[in-house]
Amino acid sequence: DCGPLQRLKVKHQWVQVYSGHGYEREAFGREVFLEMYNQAPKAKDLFTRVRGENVFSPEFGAHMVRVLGGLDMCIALLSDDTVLNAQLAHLSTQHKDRGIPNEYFDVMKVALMKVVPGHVSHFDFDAWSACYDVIANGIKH
Ligand code: HEM
Repeated sequence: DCGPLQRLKVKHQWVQVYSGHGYEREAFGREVFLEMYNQAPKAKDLFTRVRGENVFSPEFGAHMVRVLGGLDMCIALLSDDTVLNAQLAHLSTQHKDRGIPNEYFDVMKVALMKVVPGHVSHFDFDAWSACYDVIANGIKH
């Protein structure tokens, strides 16, 4: 499960993914979104406002920075349940208002579980799987 040790592990590995330069973060984000589009081509339609059809556009770059920043905050808060839950409730409202189907959070999980291992050493699959679920279940509505 996503216990204290798993939470520490995910935080530690996320730092390896996310602590690079801005361009590395965006490259990581593009990999994740392209992997989501691969699995669920219709997901692209949700991102027309931010030009999701072109993952190299500045508009989509800014979107990825917002999403990854949100994910970064959630992972950092894995060791602070009270604040984590407040953040998840906020994200939940934002996604509910935009009509994002819950299934897409499972698509994102598969994408992250495919892409993150290429950016960390000794990817802890079980810890990521369980702790991603804590985050996604808090955002699903
Ligand atoms: C752990 C998973 C996720 C996190 C942390 C997250 C985080 C965020 C954040 C921080 C924003 C920006 C909110 C704002 O400033 O207005 C956002 C917007 C959005 N998210 Fe997510 N998100 C997640 C998963 C998803 C998934 C799975 C989908 C659908 C495939 C999705 C679809 C959207 C859409 C459509 C927007 C609005 C884009 C726009 O500005 O037009 N998100 N998300």
